[in-house]
Amino acid sequence: MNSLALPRLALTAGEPAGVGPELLIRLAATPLAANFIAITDRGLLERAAERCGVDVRLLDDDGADIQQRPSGTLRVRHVALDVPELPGQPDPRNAHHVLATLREAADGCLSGRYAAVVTAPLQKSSINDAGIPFSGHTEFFAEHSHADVVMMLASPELRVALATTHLPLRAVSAAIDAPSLERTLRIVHQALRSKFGLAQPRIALLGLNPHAGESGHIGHEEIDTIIPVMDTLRREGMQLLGPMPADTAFVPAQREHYDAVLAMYHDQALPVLKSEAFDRTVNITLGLPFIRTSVDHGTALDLAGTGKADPSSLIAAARMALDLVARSKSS
Ligand SMILES: NC(=O)c1ccc[n+]([C@@H]2O[C@H](COP(=O)([O-])OP(=O)(O)OC[C@H]3O[C@@H](n4cnc5c(N)ncnc54)[C@H](O)[C@@H]3O)[C@@H](O)[C@H]2O)c1
Ligand SMILES: N[C@H](C(=O)O)[C@H](O)COP(=O)(O)O
Repeated sequence: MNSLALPRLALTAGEPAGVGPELLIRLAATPLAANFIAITDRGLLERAAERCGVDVRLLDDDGADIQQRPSGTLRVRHVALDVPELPGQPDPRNAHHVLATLREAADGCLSGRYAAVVTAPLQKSSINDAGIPFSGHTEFFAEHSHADVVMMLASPELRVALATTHLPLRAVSAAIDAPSLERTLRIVHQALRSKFGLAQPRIALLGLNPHAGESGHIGHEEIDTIIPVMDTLRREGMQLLGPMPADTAFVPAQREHYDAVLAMYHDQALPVLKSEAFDRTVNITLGLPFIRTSVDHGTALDLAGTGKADPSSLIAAARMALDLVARSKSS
C-alpha cells in the first residue's frame, strides 16, 4: 500500500435482519478518511440504502488502493445471502452467510488485504438456532486466529475489560482461575500501553462477590484467586488496584485512580458503560493479531427496517479502528 492510500477497513454487516446493513449505509455517508469495504450481500445493502433514504454508490472491490473516497461511496466484497432478509426476523438459514463474512474479514486482515475490521451486530441466537455453536465475534476471531483475547468496551470516559465474556452466570466463578486471570491482565496491560499510549497503566480489578467478598465472609474468590494474582503481577511492577466492590468502583471519586477496570463478568460493568455512553462506546478485541472494533449495541430488531437506528457507535468504532491503524504504523 502506498503511503497516501486510505486504510482499507473491512466492514461486516452482521445479522441481515438487524440494523447492521442500515448502519453500514450511514457509515458510508460519513466523511471519514477510510476506504470502506463492506463484506456482505450487495442486494442487502441496496435495500438498506432504500429503507434509509440514502443515496449510496456501491462499487465492486477490486483490491486497488484509493487516496480519496467521495462521501456516499462504498466498496463491496459480495458474499451472497442464502435467503432474502426480513427486517426484524432473523432467519437461521443465513447463519452460514454471516460466518462466511467474518471468515473473509479475519483472513483478509491476517493476509494484509484489510488494515482492520469493524463489525456490525449479529444475532448470536440465530446462529445457534442453525445448530452452530457460537458465542460471539470475540470468541470466533480468537479461535480463528489461535489467540488469547480479552473483550474491552471503551467510551471516551471509561474503559472496561472483561475477565469472562459470554458465559452463564453459574459458570463464571469456575472460569476465573489464576492462569486465565493472569493471562487476561497481561493482555490488558500490554494493550493499554500499545493501543492507548499509557506508559504506566493503572488497572482496577472488581471483586466477584458483593463488597469484594467482605474479607471472606461473602465468598472466597477474592482471597483464593484474585488477590494472589494481583500480588504476583504487582511484584513485576504492574499498577493494580482492588479488588474493588463493583457497586462503588464507578463513583467519580474512584474513577480518577484508574485507567481501566477489569470486571469479572459481562453484566457486572457493561450496564454502567451502556447506560452512560451507549452512543459512543466501542467494543475492541485485545490480543488478536489484527485490529477489530465493533459497536456496543445489538441487532435492535425492533428498529430494523425503519432506517432510524443511530449509527454513532459504529462511527465511533470506525474512528477507533483508524486511530489504532495509525498508531500501529507509527510504532
Ligand atoms: N457486537 C455484536 O454483535 C452484539 C453486541 C451486543 C448484542 N448483540 C446481540 O444483539 C441481539 C439483541 O440484543 P439486545 O436486545 O440485548 O440489545 P440491543 O442493543 O439490540 O437492543 C437494546 C435496546 O437498545 C436499542 N438500540 C440498540 N441499538 C440501537 C441503535 N443503534 N440506535 C438506536 N437504538 C438502539 C434497541 O432498539 C433496544 O431498545 C442479541 O442476539 C445479542 O447477542 C450483538
Ligand atoms: N458483549 C458485547 C456487548 O454486550 O456489547 C456483545 O455481546 C458483542 O460481543 P462480540 O463482539 O463478541 O460479538
